[in-house]
Order: sequence, then C-alpha cells, then structure tokens
Amino acid sequence: MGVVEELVGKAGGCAVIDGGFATQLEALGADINDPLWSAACLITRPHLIKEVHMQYLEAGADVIISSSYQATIPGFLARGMSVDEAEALLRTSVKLALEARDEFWKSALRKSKSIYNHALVAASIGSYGAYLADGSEYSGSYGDDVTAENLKDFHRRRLQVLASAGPDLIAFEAIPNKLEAQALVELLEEENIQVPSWICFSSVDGKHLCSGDSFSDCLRILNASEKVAVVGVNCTPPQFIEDMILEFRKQTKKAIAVYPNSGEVWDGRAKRWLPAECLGHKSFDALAKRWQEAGASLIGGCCRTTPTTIRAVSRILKGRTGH
Ligand code: MET
Ligand SMILES: [Zn+2]
Repeated sequence: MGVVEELVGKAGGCAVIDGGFATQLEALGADINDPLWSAACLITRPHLIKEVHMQYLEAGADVIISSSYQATIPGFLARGMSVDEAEALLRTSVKLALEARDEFWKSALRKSKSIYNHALVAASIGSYGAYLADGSEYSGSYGDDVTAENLKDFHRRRLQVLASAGPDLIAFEAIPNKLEAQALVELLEEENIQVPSWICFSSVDGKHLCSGDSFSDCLRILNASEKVAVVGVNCTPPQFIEDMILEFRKQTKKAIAVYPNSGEVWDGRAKRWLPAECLGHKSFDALAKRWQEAGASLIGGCCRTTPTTIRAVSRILKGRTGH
C-alpha cells in the first residue's frame, strides 16, 4: 500500500492537509513581498518556517507542505547565490518540515490527543508561472514560445534536489495549464522519481484550469502515470470545489486532494488580496464536510486559510473531540 492510502486509512477516510503557508508566515511577521515570496524566509528566517509547520501540525494537519513553492534555483541565483547554496536551501525547506514533523510526533501534546497521525511531508513545487511572478501563475498563459521541453528544463533540477531530500511526497501546486501537466508527468518518468507525487490544478471559474484548458484532458494525462498518486485542486475559490470533486470522480480513480483558498481573490498586478465574495472562515469547515462526502480523500486550505481554519476542518472531518 502506498503512503497516501495508508495515511488516509489511518485518518478515518479523509486526511487533513495544512493551510496557507505564506499566509501564516506573514501572520507571524515575515515579509513575503519579495520575488521569492515565502521562500525568502529560507534565507532570512528559517525558524519561522518551522514554527508555521508546528502550528499546522498542532491544528491537526496530517500532511504538511514544505516552503519551496516559490523557491527556485534561478530565483536564488538572482539573489547572488551559488548553485550549491541554492540547492542547499531547497533541501533545507524539506529538512525544516521533517524536523517539525518529528519533533511534533515526540511531543507531549501529540501523545495526549488521539486526533493526530504521523504526518507526511510533501515537498512543494510551484508552477513556472509562480517563478515568473508576472500573473501567469493565475492566467496560465506562458506565451506560444514556451514548450514542454522548456518547462521540463525549468523543473528538472529542483525536482531532483527535493526528491532526494527525503520527503514523503512531491506536491506540484496550482498548475495552471495542460502543457505544464504534460511536462511534469514526462519529467517524473524521465527522471524516474520514486517519491509519489500529487499534481493539483488551480482554477478561477471551477470549470477549467486557469488557462481555460479542460480538466478531463489533464486528468487523462495524469491517469496514465503511475508516478502520480494524487490529483486535485488547490488555491481555487471554495464555492467551486464540491462540483469539481464530483467531476473528477467521474474521470479518475486516483485519490483526490482539495485545498482551496479562502475565496478572496489575488490581484497579481496590484499584488494584493481582494475581499471574498461570499465565504468566511466560518463556513469553510462545513464545506469541507461536503467535500469529504463528495469523495475527496485529502482536504486542507491554501492561501488566506490559517491554523484556525485547519483546526476546524480537522475537528469536523475526524469527528473526534480533543482539540
Ligand atoms: N503551499 C503554498 C502556500 O501555501 C501554495 C501557494 S498557492 C499560490 O504558500
Ligand atoms: Zn494558494
């Protein structure tokens, strides 16, 4: 049995993913207004990264996602670092999450409550658009000149370094178009990556990827790969998620992960969050219950969700007291 199935089983049918990483880092005082976004803290404030992981573990997360979403080798080189230093920082992102997981597992708090499972560490990999930080992360438009080969070259070394740092999973997050999904699946095969992966898409309308590409085309590509253990959706408005799970269920047998954002909308040009149209944290956990019933096996939150959100999600999904 794979690590994901084992965890989902132990968690009673639905495991809890952590919440917004950059969001919580910022709440703890980090400045993430930086081309490297939350990954800048790998250089300046690694102890805060570990603190965020700890807070999500305490909240009941069964999977924690590393701080490498926007950590890229070219991004670190642009900071004047060497390739060796850049690769060391990528490994540090996994190490900090593993350390937090192991320390939490030994802690008295964990031992005093039955809601906790031995958490998995997923090494985060953001899209090419997240690295560009030009809004294409949410438009999925890389231009006609960008090929699958270019995308593979962009992702190759970071993937190798993160996979060798000892994570339980690789989490490709907020993938905005089909070309990148195809490139990632090919790359996992070419590099023969042994760590199971999840590939999650982002959507702004609940019906297509950010680029407008169809989910069924993408799921067909992911279904064909044994390297992909989990498929899903993240950083997408919560009101779309239930229908998306029902649609995904028709088109894949793989485990489904959903970790939407809070419903607030990121204005990529102005670099700020616009208010949510409908949902606050209060209803997120009630929705999470519906996502579980619709067939999601892993549920958490993305941008603008916090440990408070995840505590409520864990409580409602695990149906156990003790928080
Ligand atoms: N894991 C990343 C984070 O929570 C995902 C960001 S999606 C834009 O910060
Ligand atoms: Zn997000």
